[in-house]
Amino acid sequence: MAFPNGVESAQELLNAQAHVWNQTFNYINSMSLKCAIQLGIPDAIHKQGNPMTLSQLVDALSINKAKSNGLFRLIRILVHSKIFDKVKIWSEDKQEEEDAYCLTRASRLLVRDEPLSVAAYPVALIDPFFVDAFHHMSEWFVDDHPSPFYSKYGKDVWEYAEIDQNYNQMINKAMETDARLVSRILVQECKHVFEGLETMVDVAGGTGMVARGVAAAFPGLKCVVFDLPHVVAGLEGSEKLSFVGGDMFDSIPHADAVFLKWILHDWTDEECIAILKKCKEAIASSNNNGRKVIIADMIVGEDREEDEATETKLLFDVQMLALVTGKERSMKEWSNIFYASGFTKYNITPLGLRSVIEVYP
Ligand SMILES: C[S@@+](CC[C@H](N)C(=O)[O-])C[C@H]1O[C@@H](n2cnc3c(N)ncnc32)[C@H](O)[C@@H]1O
Ligand SMILES: O=c1cc(-c2ccc(O)cc2)oc2c(O)c(O)ccc12
Repeated sequence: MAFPNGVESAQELLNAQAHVWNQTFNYINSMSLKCAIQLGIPDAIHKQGNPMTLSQLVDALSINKAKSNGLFRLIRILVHSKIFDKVKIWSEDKQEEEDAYCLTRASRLLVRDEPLSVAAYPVALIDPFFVDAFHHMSEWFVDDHPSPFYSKYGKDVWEYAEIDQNYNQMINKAMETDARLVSRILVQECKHVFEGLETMVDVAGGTGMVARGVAAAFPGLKCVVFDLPHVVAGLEGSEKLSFVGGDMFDSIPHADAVFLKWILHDWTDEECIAILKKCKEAIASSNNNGRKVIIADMIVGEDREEDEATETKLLFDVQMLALVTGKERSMKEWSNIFYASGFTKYNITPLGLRSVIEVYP
């Protein structure tokens, strides 16, 4: 039997199969991450305060001792994916060096009582409910539904959140972890974006984690969190923070600035232009010279990016394809929708995988 076209040797054939296997089983990295969080491995290592041996982890996590080797194999793949680190420690009992496991910067963020913990995010996003939409991607390519999520559930993600409180809670809690972390970075690295503003509306601001952090950091700034009524229902504001329910496609509360984090990448170009035109109306009556729209989203296709950053952005883009009607955009794509919405100029501040884009009328 001849080799496939382009495959010249047995080694090339084996390498090609190995790559297919790698891409087939990549999801096990996600499942292993979820399992580690659910077992509380990051929390146990954090509580210990030192690297932990396998037997110490088995005891601390009340793992069935017959499954110790399973825990070893789980942690082995998570060391490979740089979620945990492996070091050597001296064992007084064994009078020899022994492997021990410690946290990395990534797994420090998976400790549940870490103020900036993101543990809820992977657990939610790897929930079967979310993952099931991906099993409908091929079906979606030939049907007329707006997203694979819709092909699976017959509703879009926000309509579903309105009728299923558990789901609404799960996705909002997951989003909050990112909002809290980004808020912490924004007030430190993006002071120039918010200085001089007196009022800002965080459009589709969820439960208000970003607005809370920004309002607290800028004394002269009052924030409104604007989101769908079921999202803001019952949320308590403060003297500098208030919640308003509504539909951003209908109207947006007026302010010096509109903040849009993880919003426009949820929507088509046409929907983005509609949202941005409403944002332009919302800032039109401001007499603040710095009136603008502030977007926090990804810019794909950036040069000189680390491979993992590029892969993560492209994975995020396919997540948008699976869940909503949006996409991650290149700078050209962003500028096209800015100008089509009547904005004339923009300024970019990189923020890790995302960027803060200030767009001016
Ligand atoms: C991905 S979340 C982003 C939340 C928040 N900006 C953040 O970054 O954490 C998208 C948000 O858009 C809100 N949303 C969806 N459709 C909306 C609409 N028509 N008007 C206002 N908010 C909407 C959802 O309720 C959800 O809170
Ligand atoms: O990370 C997410 C996840 C979602 C999401 C996943 C599953 C659902 O049923 C609803 C929403 O949505 C996101 C999103 O809209 C966004 O702008 C950024 C991130 C995510």
